Amino acid sequence: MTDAKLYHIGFGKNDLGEQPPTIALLSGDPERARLIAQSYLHSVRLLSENRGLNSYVGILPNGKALLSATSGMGAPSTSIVVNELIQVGIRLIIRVGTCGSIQEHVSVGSIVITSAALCRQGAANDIAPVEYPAAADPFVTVALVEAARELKVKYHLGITASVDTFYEGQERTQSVNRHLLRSLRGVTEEYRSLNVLNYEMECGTLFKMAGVYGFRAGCVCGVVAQRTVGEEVILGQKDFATDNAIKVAVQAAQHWKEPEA
Ligand SMILES: O=P(O)(O)O[C@H]1O[C@H](CO)[C@@H](O)[C@H]1O
Ligand SMILES: O=c1cc[nH]c(=O)[nH]1
Repeated sequence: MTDAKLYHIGFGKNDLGEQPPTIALLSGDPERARLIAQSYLHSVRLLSENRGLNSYVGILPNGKALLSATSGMGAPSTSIVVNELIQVGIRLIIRVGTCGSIQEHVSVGSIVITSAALCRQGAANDIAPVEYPAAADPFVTVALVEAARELKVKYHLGITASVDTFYEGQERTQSVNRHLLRSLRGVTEEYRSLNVLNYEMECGTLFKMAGVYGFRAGCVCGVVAQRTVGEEVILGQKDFATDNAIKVAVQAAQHWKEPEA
């Protein structure tokens, strides 16, 4: 474990203070990382804004330290940030994201708690074989479900497709790319038949890293697009969906107790 500042995240173990956090909430969007720190933590300190990978450390209302960090978008950036977070002593990472639903019953504004990912991500193949399971930690997943129940947030629990691209990989046809690869045409319908709930772009690699490195990981995403209806993000519901995901993740982190061995 290193005391020096890590090259990408821009802080090191020594910067984490007398009560170093072991839990991180990891957002794709640096604004979300800032919002979590400002809305839910006291004694907040900005650790770094290096490359837009904003990180904040602060204290939850029950006295537990928490890191609110940024993964950036996609698996390559996530893999770098996660590797460095583990180097500074983080042992549990909850991804707090946004996603697009591919099931009619998974509505915009609700949240998806991922039990496992269909991982179609190149970065993950540098970490483990393609067949290696991309499974969330079962205890963290239950903690997220309990938090959603307590907070009466509408949630869905199940499989997430974690892919490398927002447009082509999620079968968006209304982008500048007029030639969607044959191999991707119909993929959303196929995933729907396989009971995949949603699309996002980080958790598959996060879960494989957790398995290989030996840390716990979970994922909760607010639903901001409904792919059974259209391709666009529903901006009017984005804050509601994101706030739901954030409050569930914060509550799960706050109540987290390491299971007895
Ligand atoms: O809102 P975040 O956490 O960035 O998550 C989702 O949003 C981005 C795409 O718009 C991807 O990173 C995807 O996984
Ligand atoms: O449709 C969506 C919305 C958010 N994030 C994604 O990856 N896909």
